[in-house]
Amino acid sequence: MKYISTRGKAPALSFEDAMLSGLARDGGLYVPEVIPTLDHATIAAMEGQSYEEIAFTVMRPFVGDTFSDDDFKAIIAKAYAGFGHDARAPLVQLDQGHFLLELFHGPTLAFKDFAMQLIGQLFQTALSRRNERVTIVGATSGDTGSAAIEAFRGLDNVDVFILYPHGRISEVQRRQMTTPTEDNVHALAMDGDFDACQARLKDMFNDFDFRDGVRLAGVNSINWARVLAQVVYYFSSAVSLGAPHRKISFTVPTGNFGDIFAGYIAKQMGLPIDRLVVATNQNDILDRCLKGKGYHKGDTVPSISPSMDIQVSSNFERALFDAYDRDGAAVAQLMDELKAGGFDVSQGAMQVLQSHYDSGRASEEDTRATIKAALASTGELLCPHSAIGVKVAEEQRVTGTPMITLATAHPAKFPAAVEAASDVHPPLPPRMDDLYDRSERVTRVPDNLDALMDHIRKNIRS
Ligand SMILES: Cc1ncc(COP(=O)(O)O)c(C=O)c1O
Ligand SMILES: N[C@@H](CCOP(=O)(O)O)C(=O)O
Repeated sequence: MKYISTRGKAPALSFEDAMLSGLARDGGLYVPEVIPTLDHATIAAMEGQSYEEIAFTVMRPFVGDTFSDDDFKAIIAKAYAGFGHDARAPLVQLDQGHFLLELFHGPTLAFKDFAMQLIGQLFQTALSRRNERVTIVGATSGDTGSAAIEAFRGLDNVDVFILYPHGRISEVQRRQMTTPTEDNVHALAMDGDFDACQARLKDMFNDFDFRDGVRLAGVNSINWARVLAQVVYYFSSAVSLGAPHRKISFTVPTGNFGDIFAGYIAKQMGLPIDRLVVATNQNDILDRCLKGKGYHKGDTVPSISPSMDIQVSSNFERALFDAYDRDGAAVAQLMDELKAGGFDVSQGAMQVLQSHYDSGRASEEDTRATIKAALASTGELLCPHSAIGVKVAEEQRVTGTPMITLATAHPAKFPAAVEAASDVHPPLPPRMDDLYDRSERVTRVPDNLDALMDHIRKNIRS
């Protein structure tokens, strides 16, 4: 299995090299050269299997000979052992035909743990046998950063620096990143929004002196392994509702487009997905684009679903690559136009995108109303991101096809917003009881590439 860049100019890499490289050297994102498929019988056989067994079947074809079967099984087992639910990703029925996929039972209470816990294990195995070390730099709107710090804290051969937008994440998210005491993890509060953090991260990858000097690696969904791990729960949830013998639809609260793109990969692999619905908050660039209005940036307006306050949606590049018939030069041109404000999607590419993705948006008021209504009608307390998914799913579902909405975070990560909408204070799990008592360690940094690279160079352990 080889991985190629969405911009067509970087060398093709193995799974392990693509995983450890992060961004391709032409600025693109790695994708598999060919998407492997699973036949009907293989998918049907997943019924009744554990999450770990399904994970092995789904991910194995992408990994090639990087890990032996036994090693890969052991890595998967370790990755999910610390989850707080035996099913790992349980399904809860909201009403007839509408289900919630709870993806928040991992150590940091968001769906990011599914991939990050696995990547932590994959990195450790690969780095120790290569006898190498890396510097991970990540950009976060709150959840990727906490999941990455949790997965990599205390490791000898990894230093981690996480850029988050100062003042634009929830207090629980911030404390999850600023309270770990291990000296290999660093929370950096940057002036600006998430898009600025992600842009500086990509600038670092494109500065080859810095990149090679610190041996830069990435764990955002830039990294193909992140997307891959998220494909698994589309299979596990769909099979438990009758796939592959019937079609299932999914609605996905969307920001950086990694999670919904994982659903698209599941569909390409042979999972009978009817509709993949993108749900955005008021920062609705993806909804506008999928409705044919072009991809044009505006100001990012802070919302009660801060993890989705994103306008430059990194993985949309992967979707465009397929929509433009894998023409790397065309994608590179669009990404250049995006730097100057935006681009229009050609008619042919738009038809391809619309054949795979539907979309909708939720305002702040919609989000609050959905949190309140879902609690009253189902007893389920939703985080604001999940509420956006539920609201859009309700609008888009079709009788006869089950709809699964991804619940991407635990309500306790956003207690102020959830309490304001529902009058219920969502408690943190007991293991996090002392989160507000721990002391914080954070460095305020400017939105300045040289200053950031300087800070990272000075704080790497030798
Ligand atoms: C809680 C939560 N929901 C939804 C999203 C959107 O996911 P994606 O960026 O993969 O589209 C994010 C962050 O990305 C998130 O942290
Ligand atoms: N919402 C994310 C944004 C980064 O997304 P990623 O999937 O590319 O890591 C976050 O919580 O940081």
